[in-house]
Amino acid sequence: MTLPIGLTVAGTDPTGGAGIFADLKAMHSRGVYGMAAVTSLTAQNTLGVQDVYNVPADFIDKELNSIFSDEVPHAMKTGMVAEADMMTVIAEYIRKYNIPYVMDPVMIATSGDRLMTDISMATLIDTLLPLSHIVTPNLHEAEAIANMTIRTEEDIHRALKIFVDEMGAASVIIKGGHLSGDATDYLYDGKKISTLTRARIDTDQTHGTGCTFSAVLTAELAKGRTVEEAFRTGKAYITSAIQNSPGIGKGSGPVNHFSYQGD
Ligand SMILES: Nc1ncnc2c1ncn2[C@@H]1O[C@H](COP(=O)(O)OP(=O)(O)O)[C@@H](O)[C@H]1O
Ligand SMILES: Cc1ncc(COP(=O)(O)OP(=O)(O)O)c(N)n1
Repeated sequence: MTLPIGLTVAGTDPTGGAGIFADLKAMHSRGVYGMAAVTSLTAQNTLGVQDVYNVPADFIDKELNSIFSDEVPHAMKTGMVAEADMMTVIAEYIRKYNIPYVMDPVMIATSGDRLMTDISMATLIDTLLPLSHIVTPNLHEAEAIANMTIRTEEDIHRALKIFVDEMGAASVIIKGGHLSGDATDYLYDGKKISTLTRARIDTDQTHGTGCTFSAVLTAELAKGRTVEEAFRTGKAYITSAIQNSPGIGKGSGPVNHFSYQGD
């Protein structure tokens, strides 16, 4: 039996709500075999990030070499990549193996804690972003990367075009979790803008939503689905996952990675 394989290159969250453990659960529940290379160990929980220990870039190189020299995954994603030299290493593998790549430009956790240094953002824009099949910024990340304030729908459209037409991503999804009103996500693939809207769920149980969403996109690309198909599945999955959050921890708890039952 052949299983599609998805790889996540990201940080850990020991409570399992965000980062690679969330990614692996999401891939597993979409019927995809998950592999993981760790970029950073964090000490965090639903209340915040208590500490971070970055894996040296040359060790990340060894992790990726172990994976790719043995079995090439069908798609991959990156999450927390805190330092510029890590990005340079990861970019080499994406270029060499040319598999579909989803970049979740993780900068700040919901708790407000920084997960990337300021200096790394320029490298992210120069190295990883132009290689991405889909880049998935939330509103704050879109503002930081596109270097603009986003207040209106017109601003969102302008930011979408900066990501693809100016920075070179193949497509971008600006996530609307931090918008006011409905949770609308915007996809631009260089040709057209399409949106998916769900009513906002009134909850603080949204820890790891971005990680989980981008892991589902990666899983769908690993199966050979199109970007539009992956977007539809990702949106349906994350909406169900938030709606059915298990209420774990004392703070912003994780979503339910096993509630979505769609195809
Ligand atoms: N309260 C909510 N109700 C419905 N959907 C939400 C809610 N919060 C986030 N989402 C959805 O979850 C996904 C992740 O978005 P977002 O929270 O913006 O990302 P991040 O976790 O990176 O900040 C998006 O599809 C977004 O629309
Ligand atoms: C190790 C690690 N990676 C990423 C995040 C941020 O998670 P994300 O899904 O972007 O969203 P929130 O947790 O901010 O909703 C993290 N906390 N830890």
